[in-house]
Amino acid sequence: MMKKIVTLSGDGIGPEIMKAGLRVLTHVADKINFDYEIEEKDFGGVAIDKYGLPLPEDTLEASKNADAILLAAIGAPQYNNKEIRPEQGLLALRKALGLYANVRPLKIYPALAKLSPIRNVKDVDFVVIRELTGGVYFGEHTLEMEWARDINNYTAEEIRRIMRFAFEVARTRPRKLVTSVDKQNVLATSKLWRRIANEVAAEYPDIAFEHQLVDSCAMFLITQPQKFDVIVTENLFGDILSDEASSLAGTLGVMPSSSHNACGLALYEPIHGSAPDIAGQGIANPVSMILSVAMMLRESFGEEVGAAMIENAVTQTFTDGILTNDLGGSATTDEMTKAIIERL
Ligand SMILES: NC(=O)c1ccc[n+]([C@@H]2O[C@H](COP(=O)([O-])OP(=O)(O)OC[C@H]3O[C@@H](n4cnc5c(N)ncnc54)[C@H](O)[C@@H]3O)[C@@H](O)[C@H]2O)c1
Ligand SMILES: CC(C)[C@H](C(=O)O)[C@@H](O)C(=O)O
Ligand SMILES: [Mg+2]
Repeated sequence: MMKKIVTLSGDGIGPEIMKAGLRVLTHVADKINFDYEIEEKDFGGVAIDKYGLPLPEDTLEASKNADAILLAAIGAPQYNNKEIRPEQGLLALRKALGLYANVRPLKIYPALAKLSPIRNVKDVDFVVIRELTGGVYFGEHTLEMEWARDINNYTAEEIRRIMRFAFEVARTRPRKLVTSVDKQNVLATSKLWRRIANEVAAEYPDIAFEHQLVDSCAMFLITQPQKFDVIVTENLFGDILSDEASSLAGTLGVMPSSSHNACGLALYEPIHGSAPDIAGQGIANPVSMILSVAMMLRESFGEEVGAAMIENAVTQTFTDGILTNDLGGSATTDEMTKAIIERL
């Protein structure tokens, strides 16, 4: 049956990498007989310019009715000090669709290992499960001239469902270890987080479980990254730790993600932003978007063969030494995309 995929290209390098992702999807779909239609919608800065708001009603409606959503990136410097910003649209979309579980896998490509600023990346393979619709992102924000306040809220139920999601992911992985990351030595939300984490861990006796404070976790990600299998953490910590983890891979430009709600709808996006510093030059690394397409095929459509085809082609392209600028190479976005398509 025809699947409807809503695409949100957004700002900066967004349209450049979305184009790359969709080119790959066209080729893979042909090979695996995957039938789909694309509906592109305005989102982020481009939507602010057209309609005065980053998440127009029409974009939200189409996203709600989609079988899956592909998002490239939003954000641009001209909105930085404005009351209405592209990022508000991203948070509103995640909240409106209930996309509470954000999956950010880290894979080290052998051909990239020597390019990582971190020396010790052999056998690193973990996934960050980031709670995406709660925490300080969605608490009350108050900004006055001489003081400001951001409220961090978590309910037991919000913690329980992301914990269960993480334990279910751990069950699919060979090492079966969950590391729950918090700041329990200071924050009330983390004290609740830890209590609920312990309760959920008791439901999964087949999964090894440990706690880690977020500050030492940030250190171990660099010094002993092999230690981790499934990291589960709150919204803000997950944002920071997953960007940190990308340094192990060598670049943010290879980091895809999926975000799931409780009803089977998911959104797929790179973890990085709109990269204004390189936008418009045709040199962005498209791999984060292309791997997000692979995650979509697997997680929303059960198309394991198509997903693996893309992942193997990316690995082979790196092995053949074809690299974009962020990895010290000279391939353009188009050249990298073409090279991946040739290896499908
Ligand atoms: N989900 C999203 O859409 C998302 C995520 C993060 C940041 N943002 C927004 O993006 C804007 C820029 O933020 P930032 O500069 O802090 O972070 P960024 O992730 O956009 O860029 C950080 C650095 O990584 C590089 N980079 C990122 N993606 C790359 C790619 N595919 N290929 C090559 N290099 C890449 C950039 O050139 C830059 O040097 C901000 O407005 C921010 O709010 C959006
Ligand atoms: C753009 C920003 C609001 C967003 C976040 O903090 O969630 C981004 O950094 C991400 O990781 O998707
Ligand atoms: Mg981020």
